[in-house]
Amino acid sequence: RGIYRNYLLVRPLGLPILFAPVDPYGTAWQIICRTCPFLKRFRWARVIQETWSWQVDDRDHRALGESFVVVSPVRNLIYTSDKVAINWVLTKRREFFKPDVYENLEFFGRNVDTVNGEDWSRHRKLTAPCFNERVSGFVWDEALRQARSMLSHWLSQPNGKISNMVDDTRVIALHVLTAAGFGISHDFLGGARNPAPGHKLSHRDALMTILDNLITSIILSNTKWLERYRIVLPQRVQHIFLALREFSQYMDEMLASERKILADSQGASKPNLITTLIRTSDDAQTEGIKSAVRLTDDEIKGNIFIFNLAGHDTTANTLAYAFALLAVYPEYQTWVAEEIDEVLGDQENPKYDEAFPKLKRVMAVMYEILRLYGPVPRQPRGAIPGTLLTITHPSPTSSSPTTTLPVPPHTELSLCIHACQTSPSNFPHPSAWNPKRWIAPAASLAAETFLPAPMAYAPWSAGPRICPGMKFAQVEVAAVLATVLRTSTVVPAVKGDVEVGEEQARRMLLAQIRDSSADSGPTLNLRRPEEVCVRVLAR
Ligand code: HEM
Repeated sequence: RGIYRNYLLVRPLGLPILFAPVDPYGTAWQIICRTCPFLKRFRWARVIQETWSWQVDDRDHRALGESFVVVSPVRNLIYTSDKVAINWVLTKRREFFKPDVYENLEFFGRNVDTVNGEDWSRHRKLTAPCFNERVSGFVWDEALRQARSMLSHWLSQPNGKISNMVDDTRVIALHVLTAAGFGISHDFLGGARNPAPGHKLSHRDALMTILDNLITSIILSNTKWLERYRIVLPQRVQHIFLALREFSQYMDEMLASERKILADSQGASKPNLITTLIRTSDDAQTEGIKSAVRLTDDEIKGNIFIFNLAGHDTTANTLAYAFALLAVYPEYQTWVAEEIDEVLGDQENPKYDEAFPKLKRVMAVMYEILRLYGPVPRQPRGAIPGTLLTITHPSPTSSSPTTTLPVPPHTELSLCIHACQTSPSNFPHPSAWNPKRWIAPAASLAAETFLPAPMAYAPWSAGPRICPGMKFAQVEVAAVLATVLRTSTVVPAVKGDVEVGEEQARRMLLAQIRDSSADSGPTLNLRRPEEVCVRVLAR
């Protein structure tokens, strides 16, 4: 369209403007930013690049304003870290919708994360029962079981040194998802790591290959014809094609097996995400309800995949950050262990409804991780041209602290959740990792209260499209942390045979945590997970 014509569209908004010579969502920029790291010095480049903007917290917003516009040759983007604007947008799902870029996640079928309008209402309604309290109970039990096995495996390591901690948290997240979500229970040390009969790859390897190569997987799933020439393709590409095929086959098998169990037990089987999806959809079909209120098999597969995608790395990374950060900050580890001792005592198998609500300090650890290391630092949104957007911006003609602007054509939004969560106007001493900020102290541990999350806190998003897996993830993280910290402590360590002093190990671990990246997939990750090392000691 041209940068000047785009500029004319947003000039009347009166917001600060930055010019970017490239489309922030274009392939060219994705290549340029990876090959030219020096561009980070330029504000326009920092603002449009996910990892660079995460690294500077809200500093560019402090310099330019909470809301500003980036004008590029292809589109305009309003970047906002303003809590009023973010909440305004997230509560209006029809006017501010998920942009086309989400369609890339439809390679196994349309799903609740990617669709808009009436389609979204249908998907959300039919997937909502997958996240009820019964499922939370299964999540808790399975997470305890997995965490106990992981811990005994950790404690059996020479010197308690865990050099594949991130891998292990990914296994836990996958096993909890397959058990509570899909009714398939695995042992921590085997299970989804081994290929099932008739498969070349294990469920875990197929999923990990797709998640670790998400962008290539998206490209390949749009160019399936290429697979016919796989003999001449590079090994890596062949492997990704194999993973896509294998994962699809795993989902077909899960569907077939759940349908059989449902038929044999006449609907009396243990509910899980898949049975719930099948049951609600098949019930609607047998009752002759038109397709508008049920999901097709492709849509069921699309949703199963999105649960894997949205529910796996998010939770696994939160657990990995938790162990690493608690090792770096032993004072908070002692603080949280005090609560675990009081709530769990010597119970190895505490009950979900008795223990989970009392683990307030554990929840504070999780909330504070997601404030600084939330997996989704920014959320993109499209807007119907002319839609009104309310932002905190004093208008020259009124005394109100907010102003309402019509969104111009060819203009999208980027909701800068991380910048909002690291702004000193929303959180005192925002760059300090301090879980205590979430707890109101009291005379006794039991009387402590968890402070309500302020409007500026939205790691699970907000409004009607808030993450449906929020409770699922909270329950899982609480069960795993409580199990490990009840009997053990986690301290910083260095990979291999190298031994360094405690302070140096701590500094190195903190540097690895800070070296996080949002470039390779949809979520913020530790950039070098293989380097992250902790020691687990029985206490
Ligand atoms: C720490 C854990 C998690 C975090 C921080 C998180 C965060 C988020 C965020 C920010 C969104 C909104 C994305 C957007 O609109 O662009 C989202 C959506 C979603 N999440 Fe999560 N998530 C977590 C765990 C889970 C789990 C465990 C599941 C499922 C098992 C899950 C399933 C979903 C789904 C299906 C959506 C799309 C909802 C819709 O658009 O209506 N998430 N999540």
